Amino acid sequence: MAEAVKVIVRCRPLNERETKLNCKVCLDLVEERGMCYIKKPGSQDQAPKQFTFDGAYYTGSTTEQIYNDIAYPLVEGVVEGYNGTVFAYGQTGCGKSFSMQGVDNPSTQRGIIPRAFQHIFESISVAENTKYLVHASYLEIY
Ligand SMILES: Nc1ncnc2c1ncn2[C@@H]1O[C@H](COP(=O)(O)OP(=O)(O)OP(=O)(O)O)[C@@H](O)[C@H]1O
Repeated sequence: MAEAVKVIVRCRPLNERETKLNCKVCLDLVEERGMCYIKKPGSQDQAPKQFTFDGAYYTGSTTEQIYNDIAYPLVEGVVEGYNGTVFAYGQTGCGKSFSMQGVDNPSTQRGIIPRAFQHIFESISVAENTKYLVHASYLEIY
């Protein structure tokens, strides 16, 4: 049986400010194994700290990919009457809004929220003999 809770990590590219400051990426991901390694910049002798997740998405990943892997099966369950939650957690500027609300262009980076809405309403539009009630609320915790 699939796990009830899945935790994935997404790494965003360095932004303009970080690039100008000559910041270095201190993270390595092995996407196919959900592994994440954090290395201390400049330290050769210290082994990187290692973490394992249900999914690991590096800087080139798209929200489309993440939606299909993680959110799609969850929303399918919701349409069948199960509860589901997608929760974005991380420090300021790490990419929560980018993943959840997303951007229209490129369309591969459209967010999880608009994708879920489209998915739900498309499923409802083709469902037969079932009446759905959709209730929406929005909460951002600071
Ligand atoms: N995967 C990504 N690829 C490209 N740009 C990204 C990615 N993730 C985030 N960014 C960019 O990084 C910046 C910060 O991202 P975002 O606003 O989503 O962070 P946040 O976690 O929601 O921050 P806050 O908690 O302060 O609201 C934005 O300019 C966003 O476009």
